[in-house]
Amino acid sequence: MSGGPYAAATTKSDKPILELVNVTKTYGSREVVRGLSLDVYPGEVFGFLGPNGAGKTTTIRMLVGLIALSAGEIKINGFSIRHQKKQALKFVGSIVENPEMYKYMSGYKNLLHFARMIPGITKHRIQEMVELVGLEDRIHDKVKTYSLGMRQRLGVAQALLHKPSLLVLDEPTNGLDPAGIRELRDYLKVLAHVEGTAIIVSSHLLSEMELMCDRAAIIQNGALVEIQSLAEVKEADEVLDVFFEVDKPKYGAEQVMGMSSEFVREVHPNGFSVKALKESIPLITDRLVGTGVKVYAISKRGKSLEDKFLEITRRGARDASAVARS
Ligand SMILES: Nc1ncnc2c1ncn2[C@@H]1O[C@H](COP(=O)(O)OP(=O)(O)OP(=O)(O)O)[C@@H](O)[C@H]1O
Repeated sequence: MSGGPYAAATTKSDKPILELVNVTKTYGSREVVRGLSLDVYPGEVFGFLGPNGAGKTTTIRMLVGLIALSAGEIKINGFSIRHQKKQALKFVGSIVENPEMYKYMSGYKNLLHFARMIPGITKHRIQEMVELVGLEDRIHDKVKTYSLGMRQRLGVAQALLHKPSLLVLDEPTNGLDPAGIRELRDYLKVLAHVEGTAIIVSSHLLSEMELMCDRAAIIQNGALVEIQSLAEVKEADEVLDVFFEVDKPKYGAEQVMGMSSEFVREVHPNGFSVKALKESIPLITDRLVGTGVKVYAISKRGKSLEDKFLEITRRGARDASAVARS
């Protein structure tokens, strides 16, 4: 994984594996997905992030061919889901509804049974997938003895048997414990960043998307609000906006300016604010203490990603209601 975990997503030289152009879904007079356009590239984990009812599942069901589009176009590897559905779906593996598993059969027999329905799947391929999802030790045990996380992993192994270029998972961490979520996250990243598979996951939890995805589309009321590169946000967050509450603000600020004039932003009657890399904060603190400045408090300012998400979705809701009124 040279170039860090986000290298695959930042070098988007390939053509998109998935293209959504103006995708719309209407139920009666109600548009539940409204003109959604976005591209997903090989080797990235892409999130659909939005509150309950935003339209994530509906979008996913359209892109795996379970329901028809009302308008717009979806292309998978260049094939239209409307006009070349069979060819398009050859490139897709998915767990949208709960994967159908025979509980009284072993995980291996389930995979074997499924593989018989797809031409050209070898036992070697089955073994490869079992290893990829880390089920070697338990694959010959009955599925009814598996934890939810293990069933989820077996589902992923099944979805990957035919080597799809695009893996689609609707709310994959639902019902998993923290260890299961972590495992799932780790092997999805390997799958995307090492094997080059494009992966779409949906969730209403930002914290989860932040850890799992390279990019996420924020969806509100069926419409795209923003596509956020989560790698960029994390890097940007490493530069912190910090307020030092001190007894001698002007003197303290001068000491810090001696370290780097770019650090100090504003001086206030009770302290001063700095903008600096996280690693510089202890150095600044040492300097202040070393020059006899009393530090009463150090507080981080600026918005967390959670705040940004809430702000974006609230703004999205306001914009949507403004459109509805006009
Ligand atoms: N078959 C249907 N008929 C009418 N309305 C529907 C139908 N399916 C979904 N909807 C509506 O479309 C909207 C979007 O639903 P969807 O399930 O796609 O949201 P979601 O973002 O996946 O939410 P959640 O996180 O709760 O699963 C909801 O208001 C839902 O009630």
